[in-house]
Amino acid sequence: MKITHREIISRIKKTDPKSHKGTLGHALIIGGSYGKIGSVCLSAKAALRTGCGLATVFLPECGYDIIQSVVPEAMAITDVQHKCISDIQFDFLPQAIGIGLGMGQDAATQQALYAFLRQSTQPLVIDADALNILSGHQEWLSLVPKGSVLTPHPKEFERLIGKSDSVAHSVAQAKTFSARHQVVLVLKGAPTKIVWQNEVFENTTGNAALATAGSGDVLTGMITSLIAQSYHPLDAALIAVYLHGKTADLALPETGMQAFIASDIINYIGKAYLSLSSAQ
Ligand SMILES: NC(=O)C1=CN([C@@H]2O[C@H](COP(=O)(O)OP(=O)(O)OC[C@H]3O[C@@H](n4cnc5c(N)ncnc54)[C@H](OP(=O)(O)O)[C@@H]3O)[C@@H](O)[C@H]2O)[C@@H](O)CC1
Ligand SMILES: Nc1ncnc2c1ncn2[C@@H]1O[C@H](COP(=O)(O)OP(=O)(O)O)[C@@H](O)[C@H]1O
Ligand SMILES: [Mg+2]
Repeated sequence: MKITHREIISRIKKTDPKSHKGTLGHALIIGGSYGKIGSVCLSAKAALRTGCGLATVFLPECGYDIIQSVVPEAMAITDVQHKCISDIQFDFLPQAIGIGLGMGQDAATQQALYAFLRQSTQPLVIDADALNILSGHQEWLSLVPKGSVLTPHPKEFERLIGKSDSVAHSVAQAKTFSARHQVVLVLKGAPTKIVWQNEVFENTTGNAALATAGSGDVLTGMITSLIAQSYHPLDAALIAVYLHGKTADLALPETGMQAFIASDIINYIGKAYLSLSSAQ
């Protein structure tokens, strides 16, 4: 099924005029490592622009000043380690958690992910290095909470599932994986496909302007934000992928293809939302 304007309109919820930041969901983004703090900055900002009430980032200590100055709207909790995540601890209950971006694969980070998964019960959004670590420890996949959203790009998908001979083969592999682990797979690409058990959804927005560093980190923040706002993980994935692509379609005549960067996706999320209420 195609992910169309009409399909997204039917899944989107109106914001209650009486809502406040405490009722719109608290998103937690876990990731970052020395030299890759930008990933979580982009993701947290994207989460807030997608509408959750609160966002917190858990990151290594070296990222504290950076996130506080780049995204002052987000709160920050730091790991005991300076350069990488080694022990994931927080003392509040987020409505959604995105994990893995810019996180690296240090041995301590791998153990921290294992300990985190062992005590996780709510659906997660799992991206980048969290996917890469799971690829190397397939036995940990049973710890991934049901209903989680996994967002591999083609290389991450290959690491997780193995090589496929064709697009049809990789979709078949994704269906089997989704059914076995009860997870939503967002197969990022051009176009992005979303697989939930036996269903396959194909996005209709986006263009090559999205082929830029941090584009996926932004998407992870958007999906996490929508789950925090009580969307079903499948709906969160469909809406986020559609809006993410729409930002690039709307921006193209204004920014041009080459100059478009991941921060522009964030800057156009508002216009992408507004385009949902205009007739198309
Ligand atoms: N500012 C920051 O802090 C940023 C931090 N980031 C963080 O960096 C970490 C590493 O993430 P990463 O994705 O760059 O590395 P990696 O998993 O080795 O994949 C690269 C290889 O995959 C392939 N490939 C990718 N897309 C493809 C496609 N559409 N279609 C086909 N192939 C595709 C392609 O392989 P090739 O074709 O070259 O064989 C490419 O060389 C991670 O933690 C991430 O969150 C980044 O988000 C950037 C901004
Ligand atoms: N040519 C393209 N057309 C449409 N979307 C694209 C294209 N290239 C990349 N994208 C999108 O950009 C994002 C890239 O994600 P990812 O590779 O994880 O980036 P990063 O890790 O740098 O944040 C995905 O959502 C993907 O679908
Ligand atoms: Mg990525």
